[in-house]
Amino acid sequence: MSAAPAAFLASEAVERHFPRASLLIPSLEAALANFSSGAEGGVVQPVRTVVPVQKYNGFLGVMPAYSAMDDALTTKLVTFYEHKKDSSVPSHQAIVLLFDPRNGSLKAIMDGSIITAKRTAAVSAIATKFLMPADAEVLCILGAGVQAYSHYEVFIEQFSFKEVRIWNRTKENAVKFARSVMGPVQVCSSAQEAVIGADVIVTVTMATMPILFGEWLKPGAHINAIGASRPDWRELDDEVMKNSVLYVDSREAALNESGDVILSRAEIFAELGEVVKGTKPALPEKTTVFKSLGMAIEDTVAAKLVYDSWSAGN
Ligand SMILES: NC(=O)C1=CN([C@@H]2O[C@H](COP(=O)(O)OP(=O)(O)OC[C@H]3O[C@@H](n4cnc5c(N)ncnc54)[C@H](OP(=O)(O)O)[C@@H]3O)[C@@H](O)[C@H]2O)C=CC1
Ligand SMILES: O=C([O-])C1=[NH+]CCC1
Repeated sequence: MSAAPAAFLASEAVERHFPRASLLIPSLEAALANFSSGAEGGVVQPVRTVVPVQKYNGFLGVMPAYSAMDDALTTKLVTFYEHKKDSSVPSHQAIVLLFDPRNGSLKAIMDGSIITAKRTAAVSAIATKFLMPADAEVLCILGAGVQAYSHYEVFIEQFSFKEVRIWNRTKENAVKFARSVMGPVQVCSSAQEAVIGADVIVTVTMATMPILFGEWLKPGAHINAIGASRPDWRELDDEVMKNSVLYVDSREAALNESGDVILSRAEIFAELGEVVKGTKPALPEKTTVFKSLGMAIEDTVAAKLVYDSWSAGN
């Protein structure tokens, strides 16, 4: 008997079944802990394959993962290109394939862009919960693209900041951001102006050279470093990396993909999953960096949430 044809869930359907990033936080925390538990965690996730498309300054990422605990098998295909100002095409485009782990049948093909935006921000929120200073009041976002919006949305829901600042390479996009989100956002004319005095900093740019410098940092600040996912790209300077306690999503990925980690030679203190498990401490009183590369297992649990909601007829 042939398997039922795979479902196709476009972005509208994915949004309907995954309306808020915070819905994924419990599953993500379990997935991070399982990933950092080695074989007993039941997560199989090789370092992704990234195919450079040199002629067009683009990349294709192939991100498979299996979770025994979630009984879920997925692969995400994601392309990422430097965004052209007049382009209607987003810099990141993705599709997620969800398979039946029992027999390998394809169960669903779904938009991966919303999944990528929301799961990335949710993981940053998990890191921030553990690592931000106890008296955090000021949130600073460097960048005004897709990840800036998804991070803002979940951070405002999960935390109570007295002030939110944004800086962006193109100021008009920061102004557009401030005008379109709920709540007051101060548009800053330089990254330095946005960073000085900030307690939590989110770097969500496609910069390839540092945009955040250690000399600006308030001691005890927490940085979620989301961009610079190539071994020769930077968002953070050596001073940030050397003067902070460094947490990562995956040691293996960071040492293969993160220019901020590789080129600074900063020592990795822990994976976020180890903090969730309690086998490594959170040190919120220190200046901390969470270097996020993005993990396929995060897409797996997100796709499962969407598929389970869809198949339940919600
Ligand atoms: N860790 C993870 O799990 C994931 C990480 N990412 C990474 O997060 C980053 C942001 O992604 P996303 O929001 O989707 O991308 P977008 O294309 O939507 O936004 C890119 C942002 O980066 C800015 N930017 C581009 N080039 C530079 C530069 N040279 N210097 C400073 N700023 C620059 C853009 O500013 P402007 O308005 O001027 O163009 C814009 O604000 C990327 O590096 C992406 O690869 C993405 C998905 C998952
Ligand atoms: O995890 C992810 O999907 C990505 N990380 C960097 C580019 C896309």
